[in-house]
Formats: sequence, C-alpha cells, structure tokens
Amino acid sequence: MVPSARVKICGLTRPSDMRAAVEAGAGYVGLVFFEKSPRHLALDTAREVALAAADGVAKVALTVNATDAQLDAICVAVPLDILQLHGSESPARVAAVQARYGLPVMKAVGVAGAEDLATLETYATVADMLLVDAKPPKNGALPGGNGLTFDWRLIAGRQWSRPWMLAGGLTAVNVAMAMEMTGARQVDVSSGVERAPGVKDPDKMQAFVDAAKGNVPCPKT
Ligand SMILES: O=C(O)c1ccccc1NCC(=O)[C@H](O)[C@H](O)COP(=O)(O)O
Repeated sequence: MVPSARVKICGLTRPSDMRAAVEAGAGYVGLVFFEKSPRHLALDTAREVALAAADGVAKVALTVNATDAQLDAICVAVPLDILQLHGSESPARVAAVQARYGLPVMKAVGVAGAEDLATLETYATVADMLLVDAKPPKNGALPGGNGLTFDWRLIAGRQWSRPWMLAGGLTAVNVAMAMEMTGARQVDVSSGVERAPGVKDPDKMQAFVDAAKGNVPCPKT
C-alpha cells in the first residue's frame, strides 16, 4: 500500500492561495510572521488569509523568537489553531507559550547532523508537535523556508513521543521518497510549491498533495 501523509502548506500570503491550498487537500496551513521573510504578513492581511481557510483545516502561525506582546497581537487579530515556534525558543519558552495561549505548540528543530537528534528528544518532552526541518545555513539565510533538504537517513525509522512533521526542501518529486526513508506521515512544504517567493502555485500545491497522499494516476491497461 502506498503511504499517505497529512500535508501542511506554509507561507500562504493571499486568500486565493489559501483557497487553492485547501482545495488541493492541505490539512494544515501556515502563516508567517517574520518581518525579514518574503512571506511575512501584516496582521490585517493575515486575518483575511486565515478567514479564507475552510473549517477543519488547522491554521498555524509561524513566529521566530516572538515576544508575548507580538504573540498577543497575532492571537487577538487572527483565528488560529496552532503556534509554530521557528526560532531558538527554549523548552521553558515552549511551555510558557502553551500556558499563556492554550493552543498546541509545534517546535521547529533544524537537523544537519546526528548531534541534532538530542535536541529533538528534548523538545519532544514539552512541545505538542515537532517540525523536523533542515538547519538553515549560517549565511544570513532565513531560519526556515529555504528549500533545503537534510540527510533523511539521520532520522530513518525514528519516532518521538509527540506527533511530528517532516520539512525542508520537499517537492512533489521528492516527497514520496522522503516519506519512505523517514517514515514521516505528516509533511510540510513552502518554497517547493511556489512560483516566486511568497507566491504559491496552485498546480504545484495539487501535485505535492497528490504525491504526499499517494494519489498516483493508475497506469492505462
Ligand atoms: O518561510 C519563511 O519565510 C520562514 C521564515 C522564517 C522562519 C521559517 C520560515 N519558514 C518555515 C517553513 O515554511 C517550513 O516550515 C519549512 O522550513 C520548510 O520550508 P521549505 O524548505 O521552503 O519547504
């Protein structure tokens, strides 16, 4: 049987992109609040984009080392289901955010080598969900959303005590292989379904979801 994954499409910036992501079959949709990103949303735009999501699709706010004041403003303005912490937030900060907002927290952890596996174990004791992502290069790149993969063999067959999602450089072409190698049953994509930074491509989103869900066309007989 072909494995199937639940898909998160991250970095949606327009209501039309949100509708296309939902139509394609995304189960999670991500909104980026990080000013240096081409996917950054002002609060009023974020609300508009979030309201274009259908019921039952989990709306995720991605922040990077955000303060309580910044998170307060986001949570007041935007209907949300999950907070994704994509910076260097400590385990204690993860717990504090859970307690303050009463929302599930997904902690992103960058993986580049075996030493990063211990970090994943640490966050698995506190976060509601883990995002296992490629570690960003140290050249001023964004903390995520760089379209870079990591060596999937590092996490082959690993499980954590919390649900987890694979991210980093996934595309319609490589997602099935990534799922096979890692055992991931939730996957996250941003740049792999864009036509330009911050602009999603409906056909790429559909192709990605189909590949992740194993909806491969039947060969003609
Ligand atoms: O997307 C951004 O611009 C961004 C900025 C700051 C922190 C994280 C960011 N994105 C994270 C993601 O979109 C994904 O969760 C993940 O990193 C995969 O991205 P990609 O490799 O582009 O598929």
